[in-house]
Amino acid sequence: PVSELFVSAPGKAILHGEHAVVHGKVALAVSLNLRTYLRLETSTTGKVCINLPNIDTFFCWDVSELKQLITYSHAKGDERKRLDPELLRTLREFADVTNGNLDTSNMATLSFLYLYLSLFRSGELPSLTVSVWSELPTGAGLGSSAAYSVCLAAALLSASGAIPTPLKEWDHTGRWCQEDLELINSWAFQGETIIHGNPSGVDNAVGTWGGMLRFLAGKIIPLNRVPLLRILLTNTKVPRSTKVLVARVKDKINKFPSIMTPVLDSVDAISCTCEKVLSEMTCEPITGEHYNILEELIDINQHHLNVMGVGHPTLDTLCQVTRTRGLHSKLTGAGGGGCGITLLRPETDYSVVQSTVQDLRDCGFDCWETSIGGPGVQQHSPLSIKEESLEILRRY
Ligand SMILES: Nc1ncnc2c1ncn2[C@@H]1O[C@H](COP(=O)(O)OP(=O)(O)O)[C@@H](O)[C@H]1O
Ligand SMILES: C[C@@](O)(CCOP(=O)(O)O)CC(=O)O
Ligand SMILES: [Mg+2]
Repeated sequence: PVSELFVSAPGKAILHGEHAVVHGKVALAVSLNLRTYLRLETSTTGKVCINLPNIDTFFCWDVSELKQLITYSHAKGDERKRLDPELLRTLREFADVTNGNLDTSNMATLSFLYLYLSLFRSGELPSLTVSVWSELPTGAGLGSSAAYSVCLAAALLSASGAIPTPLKEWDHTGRWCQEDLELINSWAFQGETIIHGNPSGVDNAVGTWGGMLRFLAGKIIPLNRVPLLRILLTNTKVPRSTKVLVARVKDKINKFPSIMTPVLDSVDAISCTCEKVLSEMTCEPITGEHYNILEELIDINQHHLNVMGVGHPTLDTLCQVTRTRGLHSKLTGAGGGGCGITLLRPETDYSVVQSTVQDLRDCGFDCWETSIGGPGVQQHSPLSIKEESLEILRRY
C-alpha cells in the first residue's frame, strides 16, 4: 500500500501522420521534455478528491457515493481493454450533474472516475487524493490528454496493487517493466477514448514508452537510431478539441471517400519516406539533401492537413512567417489551432532562430526551441521533481 506516490509522463509531437493514424495509417511521433506530474495520496477520510489546477477543476466525493456508481460488469479478460458502456453511461450522468457541460472538466473527471472505479471495483474503494500538474499546454496538440491518462493509469494501477511501484529506495526515478508498461498503456488508451472519442493510441504509446516511435494500427515500433533533430514549437494559443477535429475528418472521409482516401495514403507514404530518411541520416553522413527532403515532406503534409479541414489561419501565419526565414513548418496533433512544429537545420544560425522566435511572438504566439526524446512514464521520488511543481502538487 502506498501513502504518497509520484508519477510523470511526457507530452509528444507528431512529426507526420496525425489524423491519418486514426484511419490505420503510419504515424511518427516523439516524446517531448515537457511532462505531466501526478501525486496520489491515500487517506482515511472516506473521500476521493481530484485537484486539476491546469483546468481549474477540483472535486471531492464520498467513497460511499461513488460505490453506488459501480455497475455490474460482464467483461472478462481482454474484453476489459474496451470501454464498459454501462459504467460510462452511469458516470456521464453523474459527471453532467457535477460539471454541467463544461467539456474540459467533464472529460478529465470522467476519465479519472472511470479508471478509479474500474481498477478498484473488485475490492474495497480506497479514499485518496489525486493532484495533477502539467508543464504542457492543455488542448494544444502536444498530447496533454494522453500524458494525463498515462499518469492516471500508472498511479491507480500501482495503488491497486495490479503492478508494483518500481522506485528503488536509493533511486530518484523508476521505470516499470515491459509487461507493466503494456498494462499502463492499455488503461491509458481507455482514458484517451473518453477524451478523444476515437483515439489511434499513438499519444498514449509515446507517453508510456517515450522516445521516437512508429505507430501503425496499434503496433508500436520504437525507433532507436534517429538523428538529433532541432525543433521549434509554436503554440498559436487558439483553443481546439481533438475530439471535435477527429470527428470532422471522419465526416469528410465519409462524404468524399474517393477524394480523401488518396490523401490519407499520401500521408502514409510521407511518414514512411520520413522514417527512411531519418534512418539514412544515422548511417551515412548527414547532407543538405536529407534536410531538403525532410522540409519538403513537412510542406506537403501541411497541405494535406489543410485538405482534411484541420488547418487554421494562425497556422497559415506560422508557416508564412517561418518561410520568410527559410524554415518549414506544419501543424502537429489535431490542428484547428494549437501547436505547430518548425524544423531547424543543424546549420541554422542562433540569430535566425532568435529572430524567428521574435517574429512569432509578435504574432501573439508562444514559441520555444525544444529538446525531444524524454523518457516514458516513470515513478519519482519527491527529490526528482522541481520545487515549484512539487509545491503545487502538495498544495491541496
Ligand atoms: N493537466 C491536465 N489536468 C487535467 N486534465 C487534463 C490535463 N491535460 C489534459 N487534460 C484533459 O485533456 C483534454 C485535452 O485533450 P485534447 O483535446 O486531446 O488536447 P491535447 O492535444 O492537449 O491532448 C482536456 O480538456 C482535459 O480534459
Ligand atoms: C489527431 C490525432 O492523430 C492526434 C491528436 O493529438 P492531440 O490530442 O492533438 O495532442 C488523434 C489520434 O491519433 O488519436
Ligand atoms: Mg489529446
